[in-house]
Amino acid sequence: MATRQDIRIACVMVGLPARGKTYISTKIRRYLTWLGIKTQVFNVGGYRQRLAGLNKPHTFFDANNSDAMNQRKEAAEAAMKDMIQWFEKEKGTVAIYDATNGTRERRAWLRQELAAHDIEVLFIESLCDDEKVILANIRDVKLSSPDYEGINPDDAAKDFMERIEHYKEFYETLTEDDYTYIKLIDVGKQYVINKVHGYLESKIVYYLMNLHVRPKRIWFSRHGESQFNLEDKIGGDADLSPRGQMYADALPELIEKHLGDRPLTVWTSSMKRTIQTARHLQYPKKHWKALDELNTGVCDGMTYQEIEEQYPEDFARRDEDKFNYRYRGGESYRDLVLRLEPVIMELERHENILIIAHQATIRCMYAYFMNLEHDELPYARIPLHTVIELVPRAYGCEEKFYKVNIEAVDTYRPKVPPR
Ligand SMILES: O=c1[nH]cnc2c1c(-c1ccc(Br)cc1)cn2-c1ccccc1
Ligand SMILES: O=P(O)(O)OC[C@H]1O[C@](O)(CO)[C@@H](O)[C@@H]1O
Repeated sequence: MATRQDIRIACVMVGLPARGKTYISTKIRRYLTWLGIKTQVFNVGGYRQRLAGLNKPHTFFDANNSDAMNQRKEAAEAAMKDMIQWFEKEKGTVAIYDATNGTRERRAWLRQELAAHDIEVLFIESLCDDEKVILANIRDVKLSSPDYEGINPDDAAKDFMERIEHYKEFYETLTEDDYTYIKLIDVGKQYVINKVHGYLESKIVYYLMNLHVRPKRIWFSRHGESQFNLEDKIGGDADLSPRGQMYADALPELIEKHLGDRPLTVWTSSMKRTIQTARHLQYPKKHWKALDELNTGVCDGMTYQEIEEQYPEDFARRDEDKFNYRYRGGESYRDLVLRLEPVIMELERHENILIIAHQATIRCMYAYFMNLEHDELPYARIPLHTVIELVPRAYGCEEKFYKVNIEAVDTYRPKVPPR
């Protein structure tokens, strides 16, 4: 029985062009990587572009074009080879094979090759006939692809629609009921789940069932400056300082200015300083213990200077590997990521939302949306008296920082160079 660390899964995407396969691939990769699961996307389109060149007209995708078909098969084989090498050399856990994979023959070849290397296969098919979503996809991601550089957008969209027609001729939807698969129908209107088993496959399926593409904005703000911030003390459950209360007073106007009268949900931690910061906000509120600040164990209520004096070796070790360092009787940033996973899952389900939390907990959530590496996560700049706005775009997030003109201490500690 393979234990979890030996499990290797290939998520094989299935779907016509412009059905969000790369969107889904990049989201799964970002989510699993954030959780600490080694994940990589293998995009066959990219291999085709490197092998056969860019700006291919739709005739290149005509299945009767035997020369082009050979080049496309060559690209699929090269991507498969790299994927298997990655599992073996990089000790990967989840690979995502991002291509149309629209025929039974292609899927059988993939499944056979992967089974021969003891790699489980989860097919993920996206079925979507909603013209609006498809056109949004083409506009958002296709027209900016290297294939259409310098081409008039209307001609490009028309050419892409003809490319899709060529694929439709030979497309066979997933009906292999002995395969493990999930069908995503019309962006989450319906799911068909077949023979999904195991912890990791179920986690991936559950994540996909929480995604949507409705427009949304996510705001993050730390609590206003607290008494402990003024004394350079960490942890605790202190009240706001006078300047922190002024920030709480100013927050509603800033939010209304950017949100208008659209609905908003406000989440705070269970600590006084975030609840006090949200006091004047007239929106539904939810207090999450999971949003509470990093637990600093025996160092709670101490200043960094006192920690350096009392626990010099811990203090030095923390900066050597800040993501994995766990306070005595407390938490590490890695522990925080796992504690925050249910919050991230709920965030994916929501639309407009304001989260009032803490320096370390916001760093972890910000890193999920902005695809930060684990070693840069604990050094993300999340200043006091600043609202961070994230707008999810096709494959990433647009960010804006709104600084409120009320002074506050700077709690940022840069990485100390190793002595
Ligand atoms: O089903 C689609 N059809 C066309 N497009 C699509 C999708 C999805 C999608 C599909 C399933 C799930 Br669970 C979540 C999103 C995302 N997108 C997308 C739209 C715009 C830009 C980039 C990607
Ligand atoms: O990981 P860092 O940089 O010490 O930041 C986390 C610290 O930030 C604070 O929220 C404010 O200093 C502390 O309560 C917490 O321990």
